[in-house]
Amino acid sequence: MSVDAAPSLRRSLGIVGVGIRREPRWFGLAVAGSALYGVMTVLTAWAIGKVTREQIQPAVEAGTVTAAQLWTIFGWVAGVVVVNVVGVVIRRVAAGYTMYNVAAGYRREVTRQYLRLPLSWHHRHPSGQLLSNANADVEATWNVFAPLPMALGVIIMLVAGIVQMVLVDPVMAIIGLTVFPALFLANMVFQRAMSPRVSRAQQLRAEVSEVAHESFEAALIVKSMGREDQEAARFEEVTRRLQAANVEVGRTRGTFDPVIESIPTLGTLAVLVVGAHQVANGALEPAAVVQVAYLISVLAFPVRALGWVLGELPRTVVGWDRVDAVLKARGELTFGDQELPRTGAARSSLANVDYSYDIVDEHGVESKFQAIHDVSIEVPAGSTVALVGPTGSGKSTLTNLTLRLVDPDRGDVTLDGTDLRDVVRGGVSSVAALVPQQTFMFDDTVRGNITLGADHTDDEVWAAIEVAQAAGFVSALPAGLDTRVGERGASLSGGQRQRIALARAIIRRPQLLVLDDATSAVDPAVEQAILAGLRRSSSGTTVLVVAYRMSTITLADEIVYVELGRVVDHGTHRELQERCEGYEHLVTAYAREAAERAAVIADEEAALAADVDSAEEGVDAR
Ligand SMILES: Nc1ncnc2c1ncn2[C@@H]1O[C@H](COP(=O)(O)OP(=O)(O)OP(=O)(O)O)[C@@H](O)[C@H]1O
Repeated sequence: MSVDAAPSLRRSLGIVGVGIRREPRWFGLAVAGSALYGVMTVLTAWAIGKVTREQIQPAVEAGTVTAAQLWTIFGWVAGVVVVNVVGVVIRRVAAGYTMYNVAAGYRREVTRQYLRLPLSWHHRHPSGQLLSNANADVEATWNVFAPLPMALGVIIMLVAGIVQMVLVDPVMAIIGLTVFPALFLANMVFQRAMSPRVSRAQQLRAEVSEVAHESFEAALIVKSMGREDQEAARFEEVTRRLQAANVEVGRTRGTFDPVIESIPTLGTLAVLVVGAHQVANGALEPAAVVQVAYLISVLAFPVRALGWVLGELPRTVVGWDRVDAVLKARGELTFGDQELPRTGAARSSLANVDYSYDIVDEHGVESKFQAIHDVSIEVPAGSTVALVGPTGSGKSTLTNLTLRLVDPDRGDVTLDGTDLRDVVRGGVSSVAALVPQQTFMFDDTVRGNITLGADHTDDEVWAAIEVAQAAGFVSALPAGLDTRVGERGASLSGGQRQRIALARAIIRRPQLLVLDDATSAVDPAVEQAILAGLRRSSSGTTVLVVAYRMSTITLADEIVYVELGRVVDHGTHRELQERCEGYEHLVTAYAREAAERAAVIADEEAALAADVDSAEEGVDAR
């Protein structure tokens, strides 16, 4: 939707109708409370007229007032005010329930939808936008429920008020009948003027939250690259646009407010002028003038609730469009009804698979980038297969396809012969586990991060930790398994996080374990121990590992070498070394890098030993 287009009233009311259908009872109660308030407000004017006529006027004429008269006045006024207050309380509480219940429901739906949508959808949507959808946009959509019940009550109040004015004095009623439509008209013009401005501000508010989120996420890069000023300037630019949009909203409101507020005051003045004239002529009693003047002044404020609703509607539409785009997002994975066998290592296979990413350029033009071309890979049950290839060759994409995090455009991906598209929801993740390149830690204990809330004994947790070569550092943590790891595992090193992530996968006893560069931050000796431990402990597991190190590669039964999204060759390390030039180049580079790293470590150890020797000599000399 264009930010400047004023959404139609009918469309906005349609969205409000969706919300009402979600919480009809609370909404009905809120409107009932509001109607009670409306009727009682009108009755307050009637009571004031009655009291003026029957108590105040006689008292003024007699020049004295009795206690009984005072109590009568108090009784009438207090009675209607108390009922009025009850109406206000009912309306406010029920409107709150309506608004928050509907918003909470949509928040849950949006986040559930995020989890349902495939990785391919998430690739195209920045997390700042997702945060804004689940939070600010949902709120913007349903904020209209705060003034809406009052606005509906106002309509009842207006009808009752005008009837009462006609009954009191038709001439006075004409003034009332001029004031309220004038107020309504002014509000309509106000809403027209506000609509595009409020829409724009809401759109920009979401943009600010997206930019802010991205800046905070990239804090480390921004600081380490000295880009604080540029990042601050980017944020300033979008906040300035929001500021300008908000000022524009304020300016419009500032222009209309005095006009709108002056209408009932002018109406009251007109009633007093005409009324005083009528009273002087003996055509009307003072009580009638008081009653109508009071009615106009007391009704003028609630009538503005209609304006608030009209003012909220543009935000409702903008918020709804953004939320609805998530809820209607296509690409949701469909599931079949096949169960996967739960015994022993799984056989994984990709047959003639193509996969393309959707790309959106800076002008919003969409295109496809084919990352995988006609790939077939067999991973026999119980084997360890290494995926090797230069950076960007499609290894991670292949692991995503193997676990059905995305579906292929063409070809089949199977586990134990079952096409993954035919497997029940949750079926693949119950037999297969992925340890991705970037490990994610929840702000929870070590135990919580490994079990992810599943029922596992401490012995099982420790067994998984042992295989992941994490027992040493976990037992050294202050509270062992109960140590909290901080947001995103901030209190752990990269290698420690990777080992916890490995233990998280191992404890599930997966029949297929996919490691996507999952040991890059642990040193090669530990990595070797982890992989050897996996092989020892898990004869029931097939391992597909994206490998960047000689130590990992040589542990594999078979190696699949990929380049530019195509399988170039597969076989044992020795076979590929002999016949595949690209593979030979790559592993030579890996081996050289490993040798250089080993030389650096040896140098450091030698320097350390020399330091220790000279320190000892120094001690001996003394
Ligand atoms: N979300 C995405 N949107 C568009 N293109 C993508 C996306 N993710 C990956 N690609 C592209 O697909 C190709 C394969 O990427 P992939 O991450 O699978 O490679 P990789 O071999 O795992 O790389 P690396 O070794 O660097 O992790 C690359 O050219 C990459 O630019």
